[in-house]
Amino acid sequence: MSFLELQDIHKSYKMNKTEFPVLKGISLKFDRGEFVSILGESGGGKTTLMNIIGGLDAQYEGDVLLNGKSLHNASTKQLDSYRRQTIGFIFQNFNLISHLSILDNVMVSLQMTKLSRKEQRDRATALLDQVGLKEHRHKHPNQLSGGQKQRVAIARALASDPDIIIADEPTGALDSQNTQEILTLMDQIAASGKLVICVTHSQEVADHGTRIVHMADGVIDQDKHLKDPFPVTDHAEMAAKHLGFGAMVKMALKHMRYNFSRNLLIIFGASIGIFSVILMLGLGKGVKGYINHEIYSQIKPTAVQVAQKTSSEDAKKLAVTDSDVSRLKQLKHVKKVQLGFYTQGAQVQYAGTSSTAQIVQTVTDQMLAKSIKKGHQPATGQVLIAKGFAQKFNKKHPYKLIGKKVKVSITAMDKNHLPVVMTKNLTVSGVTDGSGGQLQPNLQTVKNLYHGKKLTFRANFATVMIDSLSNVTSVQDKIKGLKNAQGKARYQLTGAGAIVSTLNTYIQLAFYVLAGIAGISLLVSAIMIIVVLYISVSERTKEIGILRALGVRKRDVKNLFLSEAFFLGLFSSILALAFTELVALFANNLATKYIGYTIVEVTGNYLIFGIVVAVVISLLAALAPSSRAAKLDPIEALAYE
Ligand SMILES: Nc1ncnc2c1ncn2[C@@H]1O[C@H](COP(=O)(O)OP(=O)(O)OP(=O)(O)O)[C@@H](O)[C@H]1O
Repeated sequence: MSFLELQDIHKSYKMNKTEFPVLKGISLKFDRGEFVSILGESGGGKTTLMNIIGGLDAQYEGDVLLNGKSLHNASTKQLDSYRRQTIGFIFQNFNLISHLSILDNVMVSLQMTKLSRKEQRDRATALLDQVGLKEHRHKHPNQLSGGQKQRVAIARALASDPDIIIADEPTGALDSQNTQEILTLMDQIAASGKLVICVTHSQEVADHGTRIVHMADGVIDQDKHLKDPFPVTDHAEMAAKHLGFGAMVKMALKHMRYNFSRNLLIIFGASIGIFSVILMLGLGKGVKGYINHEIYSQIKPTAVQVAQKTSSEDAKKLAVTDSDVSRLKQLKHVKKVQLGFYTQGAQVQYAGTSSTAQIVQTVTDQMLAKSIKKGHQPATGQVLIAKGFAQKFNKKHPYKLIGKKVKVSITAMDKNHLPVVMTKNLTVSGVTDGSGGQLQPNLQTVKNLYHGKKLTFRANFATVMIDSLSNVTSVQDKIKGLKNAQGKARYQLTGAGAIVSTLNTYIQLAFYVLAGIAGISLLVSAIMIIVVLYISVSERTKEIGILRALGVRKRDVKNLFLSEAFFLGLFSSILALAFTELVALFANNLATKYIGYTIVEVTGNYLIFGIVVAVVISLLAALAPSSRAAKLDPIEALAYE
């Protein structure tokens, strides 16, 4: 049984439904130790035959038997492993991978063997030594002469110790001196017991081998044995595997480094999109925090003011009663409920001056101690007065009003809806910043005013104290959710606290919109990555062909591009994070100086979000180009100019 046997191979190319037969029944037998030259006219089908023998082309009729085993029905995967293990290719135009060093070019084949990393390096170095290029191993292909490049290709073809070396015009691009050197090397390969099949136009090359096969018009018209084949010694096959994940990632990184300046620009461009999104989120959080801080520095954040939900002005309908208090008290996380009274327009007279206080509101626990600028909380018969209002009576020294009696008149309605003016002299107990209204008596003082005129006093709001800040929103929601007998909302939230959540929603919304706009630049980044990867696939079509010829699987080619996209995303996000931190530092320094608050709040979550978004977008962008790369036909890719 021959080592390699071709049985009646037919192959046609279809062009516009017309078939062009190229191989018209080729039957040949080859053995190891042979150095076979295939001669024939140009366009006679030699390369076509080599592609079939090399497992690059599976579209033919007839069969190829390796050690008696048919290749014809082999799957793509089996053909990949056949090329990896059994075939070594040497091409006329060398087909080295330009962004890899000489050593790494040889290593690509070795990375698909089960040798350890050190054994791979040692073998690659030894092979480069064998072809006389050990000293040049760290150079890139474009730093070598043609002859040197072909010697690298020979070292690479030998790397995985394949049994068959297919050389397609290996000396076609070389001068006579280099041709001689390459022929000597190929002689040595055949002498080591391998089968060397060499397509050539040169009689000089053909005469060098052990056998000449001549093709004409798609058939073999001459098969001449010049010498005996070299003796074959059995050797253990080098165990093969597919390209490891680590090796592929390294290859991706090497390519990125080779095109450093271009990749740096892409990374920079993509990082701007990610940076804007993270910054907008951080700014949103910061501004929200700042506004809340400002509001809550005026009022207690855990206190919520509740009033009846009605548009009526009728004191009866507005009344908040003991039953409301007990209803509110029953809610979880409510610590205390305090009744309060609020009215507009009280007349205040002092030392011959009269002025109207717009807002009169009883003091509650919601009031912050710091709101009282001078003086103390009002006891019954006393009142707190806002500084601005106090200035109406004593412009220069508003605090001098403390301890003085002011005449306060509040108008209420009696049973018949007729106005009744209630007047009382109240002692000013202190001066406030005005956050709770112009005039603030305690509840009992107001009750006494009503009782003095035999009117019924009705509280018109309640202050609900909540146990902790984290429960405020849920309690607010529960209060808003309480229904009356008609199934309508019973209460509404009033006071500054009520607008906080609405305000927060608006701020949040505004920054989501801004982050959305920033997202558009992220989209532009993604499109840029898609374009770059498409260009990269086109640029590297030949490299893909080379990798596939070396036995790299489709999946690995796809992963190679995906890895590059992953790194583009990762590096972009890292750069974006650095930008964000820098801008945040700068903005916060300024903000702290002017408003005493850090305005950009970039949390760890936003940073993680930035990285994840960048990587996911890059990977999504890479899906189509990398699939295109994986689907490329290896023969077409190799022929790509
Ligand atoms: N993909 C293809 N589609 C259509 N025709 C093709 C294709 N590849 C090769 N051919 C044709 O098949 C014939 C054989 O081509 P092949 O490259 O095998 O010849 P060759 O003997 O290697 O030629 P040369 O010595 O010039 O390299 C040619 O006529 C070529 O035009």
